[in-house]
Amino acid sequence: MLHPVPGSTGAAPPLLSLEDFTVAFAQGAGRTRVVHGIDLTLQRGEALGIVGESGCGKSVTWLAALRLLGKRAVTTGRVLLNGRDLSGFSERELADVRGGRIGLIFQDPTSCLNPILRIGTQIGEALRLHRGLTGKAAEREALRLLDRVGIADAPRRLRQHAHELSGGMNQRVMIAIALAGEPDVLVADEPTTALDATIQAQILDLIRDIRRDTGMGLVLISHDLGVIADLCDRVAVMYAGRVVETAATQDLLGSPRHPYTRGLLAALPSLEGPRVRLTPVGGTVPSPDAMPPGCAFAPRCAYAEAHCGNGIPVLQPAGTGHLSACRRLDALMGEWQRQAAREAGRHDPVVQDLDWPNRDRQRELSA
Ligand SMILES: Nc1ncnc2c1ncn2[C@@H]1O[C@H](COP(=O)(O)OP(=O)(O)OP(=O)(O)O)[C@@H](O)[C@H]1O
Repeated sequence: MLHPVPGSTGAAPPLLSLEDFTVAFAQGAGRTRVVHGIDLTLQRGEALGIVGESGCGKSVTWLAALRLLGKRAVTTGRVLLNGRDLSGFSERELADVRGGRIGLIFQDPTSCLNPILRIGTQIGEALRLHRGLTGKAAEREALRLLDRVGIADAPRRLRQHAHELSGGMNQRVMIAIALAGEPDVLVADEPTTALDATIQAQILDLIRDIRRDTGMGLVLISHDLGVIADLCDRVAVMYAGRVVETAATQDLLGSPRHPYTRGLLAALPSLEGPRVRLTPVGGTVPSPDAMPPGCAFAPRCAYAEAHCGNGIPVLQPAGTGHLSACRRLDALMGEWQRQAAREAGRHDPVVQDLDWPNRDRQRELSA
């Protein structure tokens, strides 16, 4: 089922969209479905965050959409690039999409780079494939790209191999390779998870700067809502192979409408925004071959009721451009609004207008 896309103008087709997209893996004589009919849209220049715990299907969705998982992964539904269905693309056209129109970076840059080829050769190969550059022109562009991603002493680095560079530098090289094709969108799958905290921040800043300079779109896959909050315009929360909530980032952070999202938020101690009382999520994501009936999150959900086990909840409107797949959405929205109002009551405007000593006294009295 398709839903209105927040922010869509309805004019040009979205840059990238997945429609009723499913992924299953061959297992013995049968198949196990791990992604269940999701709809996602990326507008040109937009940054979309995909968040969820490990095993929710974030990576498989995008790898399968770009046909990078081989024949074991069986997909249904449609993947559209600028309105064109990728299923009609030849292998050659697909190779141009991957690394050309769509740049890709992954969690572990060192294992993504070829250990026996020099960095320069690998960037050069991307420049040749996607922009037809060779010789001196390719070398000049490779130097420019290394400089753009913040690698000093670029001429020396071009001659080195991945094992001679740090993890952070290798991720910068991966970004340079991804940029070599001048992509319309960068798909970044946990790009900072394998890096230590300072380097993580530098890589995220780099991605932000490049987007600002190029207008490139971004699909950022992460289990860390903090990382997503920092970089993305819109967020899709995935749980057990489904999108369970999607909204503009500020809206999602300020008014999460799905218990799972509220649990993810509760794991973020330092997020600024309206204070909502949140319950962190205990337990783990169910295995795709042992899904509970009904809402897959119900066994972990503090708000679940018996009827949550009947039928899979579908995404439904939960505010402007905001969708949530929770069977108790209406009741919980009411409950959370009352809770927010109680919280806000502690900041009653009348009380706020009083001078400080009196305001504190008022709070004591109303507590
Ligand atoms: N090659 C494969 N064969 C069979 N099942 C797979 C394969 N790759 C992934 N899966 C299963 O698909 C589900 C979704 O995995 P996926 O890697 O997309 O999760 P994720 O949300 O990206 O988590 P992570 O961040 O840990 O990668 C998981 O249950 C996983 O075990």
